[in-house]
Amino acid sequence: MSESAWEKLRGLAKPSLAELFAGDPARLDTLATRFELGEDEAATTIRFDWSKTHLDAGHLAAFEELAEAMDFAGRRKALFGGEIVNPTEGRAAEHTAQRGVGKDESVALAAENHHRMAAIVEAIHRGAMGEVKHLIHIGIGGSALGPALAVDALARDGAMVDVHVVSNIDGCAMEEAFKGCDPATTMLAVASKTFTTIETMTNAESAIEWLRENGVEDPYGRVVALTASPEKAMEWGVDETRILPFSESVGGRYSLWSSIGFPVAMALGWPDFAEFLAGAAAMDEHFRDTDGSANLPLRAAFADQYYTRLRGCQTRAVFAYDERLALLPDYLQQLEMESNGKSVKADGSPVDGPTAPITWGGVGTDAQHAVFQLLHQGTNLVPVDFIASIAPGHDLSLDHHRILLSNCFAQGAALMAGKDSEDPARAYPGDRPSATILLDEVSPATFGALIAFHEHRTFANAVLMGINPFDQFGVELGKEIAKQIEKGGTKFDPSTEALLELAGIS
Ligand SMILES: O=P(O)(O)OC[C@H]1O[C@H](O)[C@H](O)[C@@H](O)[C@@H]1O
Repeated sequence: MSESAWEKLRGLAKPSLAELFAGDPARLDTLATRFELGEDEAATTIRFDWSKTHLDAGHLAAFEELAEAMDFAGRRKALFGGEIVNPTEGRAAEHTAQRGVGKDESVALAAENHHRMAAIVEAIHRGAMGEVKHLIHIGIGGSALGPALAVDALARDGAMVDVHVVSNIDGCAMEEAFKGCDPATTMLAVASKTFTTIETMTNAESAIEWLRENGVEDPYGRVVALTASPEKAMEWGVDETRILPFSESVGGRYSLWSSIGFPVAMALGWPDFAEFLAGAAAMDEHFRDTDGSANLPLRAAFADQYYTRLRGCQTRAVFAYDERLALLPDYLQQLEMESNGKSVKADGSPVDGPTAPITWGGVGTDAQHAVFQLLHQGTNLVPVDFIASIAPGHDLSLDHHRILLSNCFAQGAALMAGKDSEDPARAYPGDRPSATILLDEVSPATFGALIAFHEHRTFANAVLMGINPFDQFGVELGKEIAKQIEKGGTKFDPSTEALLELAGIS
């Protein structure tokens, strides 16, 4: 049945963006939607403008058929119902329950964990662990990218503690954090869902050592553990009272909402963290309750599928025209590529076409002066997302923000319009797609909704392709081989052997 929807999709005409706008005066109304965070007139909004993509009424209808053929409504119900949606690991994926939307028992458990987390955050703010000026958050992958992004996005001004996120096993990363912290007023957050990840545990040991060497008598007493494996954190030496657990059914790259968000709550204070959760919950409800292409994450997934499967695009780019969201492309890389970079469907059979494109991007306007040449004139068609905020994040002259936003909107217009020239080197083909997400402001609530939008977009893409977005076995083999190298005694290929010898490891 999905094959016939794809056949229909492949058979549809592909008008240019200019033709699409000329042929449909209501295009903007259909494809640029105001998402409201709250009920009243003054509610904060996010505009999701997908009008500069090649979606038209025919494609939307055919993609809706595909969604039906792939049982999108059933898969979505299973997600929110806390059913097993990750069959290879036999798990549910209950990140939405962290925001209060999901199966009753899971929502209640998440609320209980949050209650405890809030109490601990507030107690530390009040001095329960002595003076805390610095927080070194140690984690990697899903236990680091979200906290780093959220702290950078929301806590640039007036952070209640100075947060350093350290992920890399390269000691240079940890040393950099030590340089910025006074050991006497530093606490550690060790963040690991499994509490076994080699990078995190090695970094945590080094941080404990650093505290000890610098006169902190009980360094383990300066640690808060954020984990779904509390018994492992206890074995490692963290007192039960300072372990903030979360449920096994929250995936690593979906865990920012759980206790993994501890440094965000420490930097912002609990009320703002609660707003962040509420913003995400508003997007959850929209995603859960809206049918068809009015559903914003689903609509975005339709466009994603259009470009990957019907136009052969191998990458998609995200440019944040906001310095505060500079880490968003890194975060989305894990979310999208670790979730949907698969070659088999949920039932183990081979996929029917390309899966996740490579997500890449950067920050505007910097990227304009570095990589936009390829977007405008290169041979790759790259769908682009622009993300910006109407309110600036600084107190400098408004010229800065006017120029920033003018550039952002100019790039979308230029990609679409193109420009003729007698000189081929100076011609722009145009008809290049982009979507624009325009926030009223970067606030905890809009930021929460923005991240939840991307989580659901990723899920919707997975459903349309029939794959399981919640496992990540592809990261295991390299880890296993690294362990074998550490252990010694295994013979590898000649190239690897030579590298090991040169580095003095074998
Ligand atoms: O939180 P942890 O258990 O330490 O895992 C950290 C990360 O490592 C793994 O390799 C996975 O690929 C990631 O999805 C995960 O977020």
